[in-house]
Amino acid sequence: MDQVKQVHDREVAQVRFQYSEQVAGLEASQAGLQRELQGLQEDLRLTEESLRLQRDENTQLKGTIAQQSTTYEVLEGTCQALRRQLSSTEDTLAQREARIADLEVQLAASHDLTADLEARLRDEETTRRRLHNTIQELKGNIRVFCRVRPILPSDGLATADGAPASDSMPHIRYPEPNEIEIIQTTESASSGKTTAKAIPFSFDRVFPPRTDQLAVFEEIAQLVQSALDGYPVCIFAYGQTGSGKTHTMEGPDHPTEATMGMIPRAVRQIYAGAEALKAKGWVYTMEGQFLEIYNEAIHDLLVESPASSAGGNGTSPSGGVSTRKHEIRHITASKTIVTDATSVVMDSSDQVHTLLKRASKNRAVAATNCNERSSRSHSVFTLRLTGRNSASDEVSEGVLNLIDLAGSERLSQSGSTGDRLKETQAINKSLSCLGDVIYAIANRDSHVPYRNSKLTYLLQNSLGGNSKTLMFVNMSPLANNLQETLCSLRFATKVNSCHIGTARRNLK
Ligand SMILES: Nc1ncnc2c1ncn2[C@@H]1O[C@H](COP(=O)(O)OP(=O)(O)OP(=O)(O)O)[C@@H](O)[C@H]1O
Repeated sequence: MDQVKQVHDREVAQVRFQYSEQVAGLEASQAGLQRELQGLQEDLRLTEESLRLQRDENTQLKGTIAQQSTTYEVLEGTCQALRRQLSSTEDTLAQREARIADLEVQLAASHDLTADLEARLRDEETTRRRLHNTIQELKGNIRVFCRVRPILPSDGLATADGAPASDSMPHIRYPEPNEIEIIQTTESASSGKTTAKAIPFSFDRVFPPRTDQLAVFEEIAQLVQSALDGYPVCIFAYGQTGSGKTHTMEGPDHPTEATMGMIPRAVRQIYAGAEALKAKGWVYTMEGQFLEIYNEAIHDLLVESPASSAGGNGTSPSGGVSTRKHEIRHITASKTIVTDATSVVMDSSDQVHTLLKRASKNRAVAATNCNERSSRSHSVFTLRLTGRNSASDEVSEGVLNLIDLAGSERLSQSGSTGDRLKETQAINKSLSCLGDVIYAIANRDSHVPYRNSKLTYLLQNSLGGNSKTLMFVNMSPLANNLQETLCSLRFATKVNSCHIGTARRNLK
């Protein structure tokens, strides 16, 4: 029995052992399964996370797609509008091309018309120049204008209450715009009675005092035009010291628009004229020169620094004016040069003021060495005008000389001695030479004494058959200048009676 029990115990123990082994196996397998489950759960979580991200991305992509579809629709709309616009632009372009073709035809016709009009304009300019010249010739190639200066405060003729003296002087009358009468009173030695005699003079124009610079210039503007048209022109101012020659030619020291003289006005008109002629194919170059003739020697008034050029063999006590020796050379029948003289190419009309200032500065320096230099020398402002017309191949060479002559006082009246006597003799000689040259030209003498004075020799090509000449006889209104005034008026009358031949235009 015990044996059976032992057998059973052994069997139970064996079953127990087997059972515990099975349990251990099962527990190990359960732990394995547990780990596998955890791994699977982690995979599941990761997969779910990835799925969520994919869903988000999907949602975003759907949004982007929706947005892009909207953009696409907008762009499609724009594109359609642009296509319509393109098509309409193409229509417009086609219309414009047709219009351009039409305009090109019209332009070609206009070119022909313009060329035709330009040719007519050139012909008309030639005709205008010819007619202008005919008018000038009818007026006479030598003209004389008489200008009476107003009474100045410095004349000391103010009335008792201090008011300026009236310009109407009893010994001067102006019966007509071209006449002037000087009333000369003489006292009979026997009876003591005074008799008044009117001495009449007539000129091309008489300008009473207070005639302004513009009114005077208007009378000479046509001659200035002639210089632009290719003629040599000389405008002189003749008269005794203080009669208004420099005022007429240059104007006062500080000129205004109203008071500037003939030189700046002439230059301004020439610039305006040259500008207008551009439309007719003319292109002008202008060169200015300003010389002084003092005691029969030529001085350059435009020299930059007189001191630096004073190396020449000086011929006069010229102070600030260059002492270089200048010679006159006639290169052709229409061209005269003065050796070593400053020539300024003038490219603006304002430049003339600088030139006049430079000249007056040079003269002023000289005047400290030689009293009243400007009264005792001739100044010659020369403007050479060269015009070229490329369309018609014409070249025109005009010269405008504006000459402020030395004071014309007579030797007997001036009471000069020494250097002053020498100056007065030189002035008288050159002024009478000027008269002689004008008479000889008028008389058609075979010999014209140009060489007798530096002034006439310098102006040889600008005086004579080929030229136009105007003389201002400037006079003082004062009674105590009466004798000088009569002399000036008589000289001017002789000049006025001259008829200089037909002007020939310098055209190449
Ligand atoms: N028409 C005028 N209107 C106003 N002032 C004038 C006129 N003419 C001359 N004068 C004045 O008279 C004075 C003398 O004139 P100006 O110097 O021009 O004489 P001039 O004949 O050139 O003398 P000179 O021979 O000494 O050079 C100057 O003060 C000038 O301003």
